Order: sequence, then structure tokens, then C-alpha cells
Amino acid sequence: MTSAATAFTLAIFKPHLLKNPVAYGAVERLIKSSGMRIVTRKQVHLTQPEAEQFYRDHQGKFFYRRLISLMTSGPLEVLVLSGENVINRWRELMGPTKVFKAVYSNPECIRSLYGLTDTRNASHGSDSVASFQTEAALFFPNQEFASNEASADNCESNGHQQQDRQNSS
Ligand SMILES: Nc1ncnc2c1ncn2[C@@H]1O[C@H](COP(=O)(O)OP(=O)(O)OP(=O)(O)O)[C@@H](O)[C@H]1O
Repeated sequence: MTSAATAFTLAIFKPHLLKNPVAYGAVERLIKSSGMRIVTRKQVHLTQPEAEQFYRDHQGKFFYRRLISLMTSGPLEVLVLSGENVINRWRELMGPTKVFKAVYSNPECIRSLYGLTDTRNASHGSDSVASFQTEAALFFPNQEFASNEASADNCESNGHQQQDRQNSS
């Protein structure tokens, strides 16, 4: 059965979040308790050209170099999440881009709890369906993400298998 309400987003746990097992576990629990599903996930260590491609829209901004430096500083985890209105729900869970603002406006959000600076703000989330499609094509070029419950569920088990393979490699 096709569900128009099922959607996808691409989430990234930035390198400093991955290095903190307590924060990593807490964010994972937040995702699960919010009802979003983890469709697939993998850890990658971006090269400089890959990070520059991912953040090409920010080229020239004052924080661009430090952003590329952060995103290439160690492994990060990329996840595809699914669920109703998942783009907005994940962005809400993350909170505002700027950690200082996050702390005051939403003390329970991920960036408030685990962000260190405006750049090292713990996580990323697609901001639109078009962004999700571009980002998913970069990180999961051989996977299709179909908007129906059955394929999301199938993908979830595939995702665990993929994670298991990566953990064992
Ligand atoms: N003013 C800033 N100072 C320092 N770093 C910034 C600033 N604005 C954005 N960044 C960094 O660039 C990333 C991308 O910025 P963008 O404006 O797209 O924010 P966002 O949509 O909230 O975050 P993301 O795209 O990572 O989900 C941010 O997550 C943050 O790491």
C-alpha cells in the first residue's frame, strides 16, 4: 500500500558526536523514541573534495573552511530516516543551527545538548525533498528510497545488515 505521508530525510552525526558514545547513544534513542525509522546508515570518512561537494552552497562563507575541516576530521555517520513529515521532525529534534540560540530556545534539542559551537553543532538534516534526493545520491548512490511503508520496512532490515557488514569489516 502506498503512503504519500511516508517520507525520507538524510541525517548526519558529525565527527565529534560520533566520538562521544554517550551522546551518540542518546541521539539514537531520541530518534527511536520519536517514531522515526532508521532506513539505512553507514559510517564514512569524507575526503576534502567530497566535503566540498556536499557543502558547495556554503563556499565563500566565513565558516566554510572550518566546516570542511570539521567534516573531514574523522568518521561521521550518515543515516536515512523515514516517517511522516520526517524532514521537519528531524530538523526540530536537532534544533536551531546556532548552539547558543538552541540552548535558549530549545534546551532539549540535540544541538543544545550535544553541540559545541555553531559549526560543531552535532548533526545535519536535509532541508527539503530536493536536498534529500541530492544528498542521498551522494552517500547512497546505489539505493532507491521509495515512498511507501513496505519498502521502508524492507530497507530498515537491509540497513541493519549493511551496518552489521560495516561493523564486521
Ligand atoms: N554562523 C555560522 N557559524 C559557524 N558555522 C555555521 C554557521 N552557520 C552554519 N554553520 C555550519 O554550516 C552548517 C550548514 O549550515 P546551514 O545554514 O545549512 O545550517 P542548517 O541547515 O541548520 O544545518 P545543516 O545543513 O547542517 O542541517 C551548519 O550545520 C553549521 O555546521
